[in-house]
Amino acid sequence: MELSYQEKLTLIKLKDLKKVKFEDLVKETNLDQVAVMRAILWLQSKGLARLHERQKKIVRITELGRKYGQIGLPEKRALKLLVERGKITLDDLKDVLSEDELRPIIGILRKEGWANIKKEEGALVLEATDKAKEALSKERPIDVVLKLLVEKGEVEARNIERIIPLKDVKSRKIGEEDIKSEREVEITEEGLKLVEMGLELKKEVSILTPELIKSGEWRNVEFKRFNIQAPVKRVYPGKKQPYRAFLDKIRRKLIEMGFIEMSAESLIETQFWNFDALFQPQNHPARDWTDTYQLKYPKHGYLPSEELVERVKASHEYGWTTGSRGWGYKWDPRTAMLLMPRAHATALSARQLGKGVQIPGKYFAIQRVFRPDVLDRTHLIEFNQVDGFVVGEDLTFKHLLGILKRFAVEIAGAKKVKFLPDYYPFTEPSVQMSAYHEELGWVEFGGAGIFREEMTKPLGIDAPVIAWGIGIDRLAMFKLGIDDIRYLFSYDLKWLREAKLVW
Ligand SMILES: N[C@@H](Cc1ccccc1)C(=O)O
Repeated sequence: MELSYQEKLTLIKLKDLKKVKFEDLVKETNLDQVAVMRAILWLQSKGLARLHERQKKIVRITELGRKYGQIGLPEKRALKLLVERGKITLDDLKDVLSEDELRPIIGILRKEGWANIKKEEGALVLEATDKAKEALSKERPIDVVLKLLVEKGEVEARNIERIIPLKDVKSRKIGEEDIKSEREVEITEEGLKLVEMGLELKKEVSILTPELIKSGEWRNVEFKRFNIQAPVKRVYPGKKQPYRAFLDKIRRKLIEMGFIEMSAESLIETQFWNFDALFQPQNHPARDWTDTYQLKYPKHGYLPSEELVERVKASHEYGWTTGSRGWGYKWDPRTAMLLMPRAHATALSARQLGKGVQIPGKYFAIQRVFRPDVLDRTHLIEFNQVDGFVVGEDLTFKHLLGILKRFAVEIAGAKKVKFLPDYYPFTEPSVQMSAYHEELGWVEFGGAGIFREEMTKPLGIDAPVIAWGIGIDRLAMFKLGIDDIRYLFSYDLKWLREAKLVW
């Protein structure tokens, strides 16, 4: 059994003392109270010692008791004067008694049989009896108790009651009652055995110093074990904002998976890249699948190369060479030039496709996007999307579902994922993903699909492109274990300090 230095010392002392008051044990060990108590509790939990706690009634001397200890009880003082003079008046007693003490004195003296009380010329006169003379050298029970209290300060009530009833002590106001707990420590059989087998009491050290090494003293000491489970003060070192850390880790994970990051220079986008390049018709209800903000100033931005714009226009108006009939309306470049805060990160995928991509290739972007909405615990008006696409000759819809599921489970830690058919103007087929959150139930966290040819072909891509856009904030909720999306941007220091660092 492993025992600390303190425990060993306490146990060794207990072996001789067997059963001892806690205070005495403290004295014996020469350790401080707290250390001894801790050692006893440990020894007790190991079955080596027992701690008994007993409540006992005590009587403690009062101020008045101490005073009487010095000058004597009032009746004793009166007695002395009475015996000295043989006969006294009540007035004479004023020399030795206070006002308060004077009042009950006649009753007491009479009760004790120390004085005969007479009336002489209209005044009360006290005459000493024979008993009074003897009483001077005798101790009454109350005198014994007073002496005991003076001597000890506090006496167990039991011991007083053997001499006089407690109520007498209280009515004379020389002592007051109190409850005190007494602790006794006892060694157990097992404890005894252990000590008898021999305990090596080595000095215990918690730090190995150069001195210990040089002197060789380290050989004679015992190294205190660290209790790594002991509660300690929490420290909050500086660290990344939890949500930032989460996003950074996603970026890293995607890069590790071989994705190439698409970066954006600005949060502002032309409608061309946000909508037109994605085959979303102008002035068509399809544009409303998401509400968007508009820039007041500047209102317009630039379009890409004329050639590309021409192809997009043709795709919208009649389907260009894709075999589609297009939307059948007149496409307006001025509308496409309107500026807006980017409404989805898919705009970056369109830009990337327009710039050219490796085939096969995998791309992603983590992008802040903006959409008017009513703020609540699952909706923000600006949020982050992780968009991406994979381009390759033989990609199918199944590949897409596989990738998405992996994202939801691995990146977000969602336990269950569900896919539902959906509609996006730029994908066919389209799918919507939901993941299960303990508190929120099913939470929709993104859309995906295969980009339509009417979109990819004008951008110069012939191979199939599977694409997705994930509302990463909602996934962060899963990971960070929060049920209100607004907390991602909270200033709540407690949360910032204690949020788990996820991965
Ligand atoms: N951009 C869509 C998601 C999406 C991306 C790519 C393909 C299909 C859907 C959105 O914001 O919800």
